[in-house]
Amino acid sequence: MKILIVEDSATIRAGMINMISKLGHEPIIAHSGEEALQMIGLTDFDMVIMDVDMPGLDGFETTHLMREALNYRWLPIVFATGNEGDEKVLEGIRAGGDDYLTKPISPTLLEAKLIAMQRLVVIHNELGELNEKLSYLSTKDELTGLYNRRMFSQKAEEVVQLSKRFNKPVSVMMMDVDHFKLYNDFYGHVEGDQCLKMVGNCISKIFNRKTDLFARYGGEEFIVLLSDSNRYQALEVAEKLLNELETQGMPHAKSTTAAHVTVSIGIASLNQNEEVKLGELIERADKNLYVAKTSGRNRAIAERDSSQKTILIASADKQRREELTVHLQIFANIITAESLSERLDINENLQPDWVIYDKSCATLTQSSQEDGAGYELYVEDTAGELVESLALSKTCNLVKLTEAFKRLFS
Ligand SMILES: Nc1nc2c(ncn2[C@@H]2O[C@H](COP(=O)(O)OP(=O)(O)OP(=O)(O)O)[C@@H](O)[C@H]2O)c(=O)[nH]1
Repeated sequence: MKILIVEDSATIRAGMINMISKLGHEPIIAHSGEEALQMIGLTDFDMVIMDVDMPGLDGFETTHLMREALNYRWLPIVFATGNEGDEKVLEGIRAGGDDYLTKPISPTLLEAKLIAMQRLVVIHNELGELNEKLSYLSTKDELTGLYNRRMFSQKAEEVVQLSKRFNKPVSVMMMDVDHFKLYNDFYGHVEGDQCLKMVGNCISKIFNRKTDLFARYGGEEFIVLLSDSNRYQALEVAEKLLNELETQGMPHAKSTTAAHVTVSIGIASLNQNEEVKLGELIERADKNLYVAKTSGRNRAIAERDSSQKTILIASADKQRREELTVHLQIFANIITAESLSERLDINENLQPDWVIYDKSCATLTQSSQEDGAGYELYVEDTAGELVESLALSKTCNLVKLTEAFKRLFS
């Protein structure tokens, strides 16, 4: 151990240096309490033997100040006292000392105290390392090495507050691995974990600004907070992540979305001068994640333009959904559903202004027809009232539908 001897008497100092060196330790010298305090942070030592009676700061005052200066770092301080009685010993321990030696110091007793103190130092250091590890583990997700949800929430709250104060935009992204249950079922849980790691790595790679904050939010869900980024900037970087996952090309044989592992992303942005709490922003991002999931997955959806109406297109026919989407997206925000149950689910959660559906997504009470020559489309409003019923030819003459929507929008 490196042992700091704080002692004003040259004779006692010389004796202690001699004894400590013989016991295999390294003595370091301070001639006064003031000098000892100045050495903190500049000179490394593991233990202190402190004289009590010194001119200037005495041993008790020095110990008190030393403990303050060392802050959370603990090291043993042993007083070297004259034979001044038990009261003095108690005063020393109260001042922050751990033990005492009586002058003249016996070499055997000194050796015993050094062994005991060294033992304490070892235990203390081990505890310190364990604490460090624990505090690391309490902030990180073990599997991906990203922050965990708790740490994210703590840090994100600060970022959102700062963004509000400096009137900067900030965006939250919620993302979720597509068809991950199927992935786990097909490849197994261990491979599932590898898949989550890969997604975590892509996130770390793409969101590489110092101010980007990201975490595993739970299960197969990840979250990102982008400082100083509006919905357009967030969408741009989200696209980069989707491309990166495509480049990685981790196979997902059971996905009906793509041949590789994909994610869906929902984005919500705090715009300048907007008074929104982090929790609300996350909720909004989550809603958009739901939209991303229900409108085809492997995509990023930012907050819809609230000045635009929303249309839900429900059909089991992929080509029909796509045709209608292309045709109607100039009028409105588009969401799609592939089945009746999905249609009803979205209806309840997102309440679109209109729902366009065909036979495959009609409720039992509605009669509908579909033959080789064409099909019937129905349009319902938010209240579930049928507002249009259109027979369209199979070759998809959508002019009728466009006209119908022009009427509805006017
Ligand atoms: N391997 C692994 N699987 C996990 C972990 N956490 C959650 N999961 C699994 O992730 C799956 C999530 O499934 P769902 O919520 O049904 O969603 P999904 O299959 O991804 O479907 P969509 O989100 O609709 O595309 C469940 O099967 C969970 O058991 C994990 O740490 N490791």
